[in-house]
Parts: sequence; structure tokens; C-alpha cells
Amino acid sequence: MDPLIVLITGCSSGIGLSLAVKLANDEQKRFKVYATMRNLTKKEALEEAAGTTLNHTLEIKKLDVCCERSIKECVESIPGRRVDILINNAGVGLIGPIECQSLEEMQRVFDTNFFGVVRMIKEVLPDMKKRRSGHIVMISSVMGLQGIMFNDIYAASKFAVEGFCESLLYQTMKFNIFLTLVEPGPVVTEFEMKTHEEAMRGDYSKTDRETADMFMNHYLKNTRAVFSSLGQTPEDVAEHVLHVITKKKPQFRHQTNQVYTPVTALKHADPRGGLANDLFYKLVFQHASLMHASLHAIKLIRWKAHKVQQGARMLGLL
Ligand SMILES: NC(=O)C1=CN([C@@H]2O[C@H](COP(=O)(O)OP(=O)(O)OC[C@H]3O[C@@H](n4cnc5c(N)ncnc54)[C@H](OP(=O)(O)O)[C@@H]3O)[C@@H](O)[C@H]2O)C=CC1
Ligand SMILES: CC1=C(/C=C/C(C)=C/C=C/C(C)=C/C=O)C(C)(C)CCC1
Repeated sequence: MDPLIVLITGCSSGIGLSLAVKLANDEQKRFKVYATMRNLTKKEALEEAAGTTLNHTLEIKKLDVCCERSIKECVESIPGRRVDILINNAGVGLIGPIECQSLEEMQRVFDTNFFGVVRMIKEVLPDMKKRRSGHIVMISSVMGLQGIMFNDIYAASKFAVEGFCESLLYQTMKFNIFLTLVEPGPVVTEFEMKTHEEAMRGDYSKTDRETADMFMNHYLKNTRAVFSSLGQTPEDVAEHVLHVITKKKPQFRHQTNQVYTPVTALKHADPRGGLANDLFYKLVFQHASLMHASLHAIKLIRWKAHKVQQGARMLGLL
């Protein structure tokens, strides 16, 4: 059988890079991967990770999701413009008090995370409709379901993606095209480092001292702990995406981190919002030490499980 043609955006690092490499290394050779990035001078890491798959099951192409011409040129360069699976992965973060962020910065987040997805889908959907087949996967986020403090604009951009897809779903269903929102919790990639570094360089003189303190001394500290105890690896997320795209009937939503399922479920348990809002508020401002102790315990358990797995592998039991 011919391999499925997969186009992935944002493959210079993180989830996009891991996913491209994972699919290109598929033992059954089910995929031909077009791994795209906006800046080809960053292609070395992917080239290295791709190894012998490079220019066989994996090809690197230039694509900037903020530029319609770049998207068109990339899709036109694919034989027959055929894209069986589109993975909208490219994305940027933004954290901090909104009064310290410029409108331009906020628009850049929406232009990439939301309009980037819209541009990509506009380019491939008509062909998928003609073929009455295809699968479009969004790397959304748990923040597409539940807002988290100081992520106002980023969460809004992911909520926009979720609303857009919920609405588009009926058309895609009619044309036998699958649409899936993959919703990871924290993933340890350059994403965290980039947003954290930008936040450290930020000018907080435009906000009051109390807000600046909430951000620097509560939020940043808490998220560091959250990433180091609950964070997944990009390979983990890639494994979930592989599972989603190889299902006969892929589901619409897929969360990759079980810990976050109850967090996002709170909203549905209490539609008036009290439960979720109260919990987050109390966790951050009233029971921070309890939260840190729990996160630390989770980290220890995960480390122990990892060691047991390593030992079992060495003994040939896994
Ligand atoms: N890390 C996390 O905790 C989580 C991440 N996500 C989502 O996962 C996706 C991947 O993020 P992750 O791998 O973590 O982060 P990385 O920062 O490692 O990767 C982001 C990728 O997006 C690319 N990108 C940014 N802007 C554009 C653009 N205009 N056109 C094309 N590519 C672009 C970056 O390219 P460049 O190198 O040129 O900047 C990079 O390749 C994002 O959509 C993010 O929102 C979801 C949940 C959690
Ligand atoms: C769990 C949790 C927190 C942090 C969650 C974080 C930091 C999630 C990050 C998700 C990301 C980065 C998604 C990207 O799309 C808080 C609010 C500190 C306190 C309450 C419990």
C-alpha cells in the first residue's frame, strides 16, 4: 500500500521534531513525512534526528504558518498536492500580566496559533473534500479547555482553535475527513524555556507590585514545579499522535496527560465555574505548600517507576 502523506508544521524542535522522526521511522513504512519549519537554518537538529530516513521517508520543507504564500508554495511542491494527514503543530506561548504585553505580541500569538491553523486548513481542505478522505490533527492544549492564570492570550488562542474545530467538524464529517484535537498538558520542550526567558526579560513596571509578585513569585515558581513533576516528553506526545492517526475511527478529542483529565472535567462538573476557579485559586494562594508537596511526591513516584522500567529492560523483561 502507498504510504500516507503527512505534513507537519513547526518541526525545528519539540513535539513537531519528535513526531516527524517517529512517523518516518515507522517499521511498517506507513508514512511519508513532509517535516516543515519556517526557518531552514534550524534544520540541523531534525536532520540529525532523522538519520537514514532523511530524504527517504522524511523530507524537510520550508513553511511559515503566518505566510499564505509560503504555505501555498510548500503544498504545491508536494506531488499532486496530496496531503493525507495534516498535523498543525506550530505554536508560540506568551505568559505574564496583560498590561505588560503589547497588542503586537498578542496578535503574533493569534496569528500563529489560530490563524496559522486556519490558513493551513484552508489550503488542504478543498483537496481532502474532493478525495473524500483525510485527517487533520491539531496540537491544541489543555489550555484550549481550561484557562490558567497569566496565560490569558495563549489560552484564548487555543480556545479559538477548539471553537473553530468544533464548528468545522460537521463539514469534515460529511466529507469523511477526520478532525482531532490533541490536548497535551505541560511538555518539556523549548516552549517552556522560551516563554520563561521572555518572561524574565519582561518589564513589569506597567503593572502593580501585587500582580508582579503574583506572577514572579507564585506563577513562575509553580509552573517550574508543575513542568518538572507532571511534564511529558515530546516523544510521549508523538506516541499519542501516532495512536490517534492509526485508529480506524479517530476520536475528536484526545488528552495526552491523565493528570489533567480531572482538571478539565471540573468545568463540566460545575458549569457555573465555582469548583474549578476555587480549586486553582486555593491551590496557588492558600495551599501552595501542599501543592508543592504533592508535585514532589508525583515526581518521586515517576522517577521510581522509570528506574523499575530501566531495570526490567536490562533484565530483558520488557
Ligand atoms: N510545551 C508545552 O508545554 C505544550 C505545547 N503545546 C503546543 O505544542 C505545539 C508545539 O510546541 P512545542 O514543541 O512544545 O514547542 P517548541 O517551541 O519546541 O516548538 C514550536 C515550533 O513551532 C514553530 N513555529 C513558531 N512559529 C511558527 C510559524 N510562524 N511558522 C511555522 N512554525 C512556527 C517553531 O519554530 P521556530 O524554531 O522557528 O520558532 C517550532 O518549530 C504548540 O502548538 C504548543 O502550543 C501544547 C501543550 C503543551
Ligand atoms: C496544574 C496547576 C497549575 C499549572 C498548570 C500549568 C503550568 C500548565 C501548563 C500547561 C501548558 C504549558 C500547556 C501548553 O499548552 C497551576 C495554575 C500553577 C496551579 C494549579 C494547578
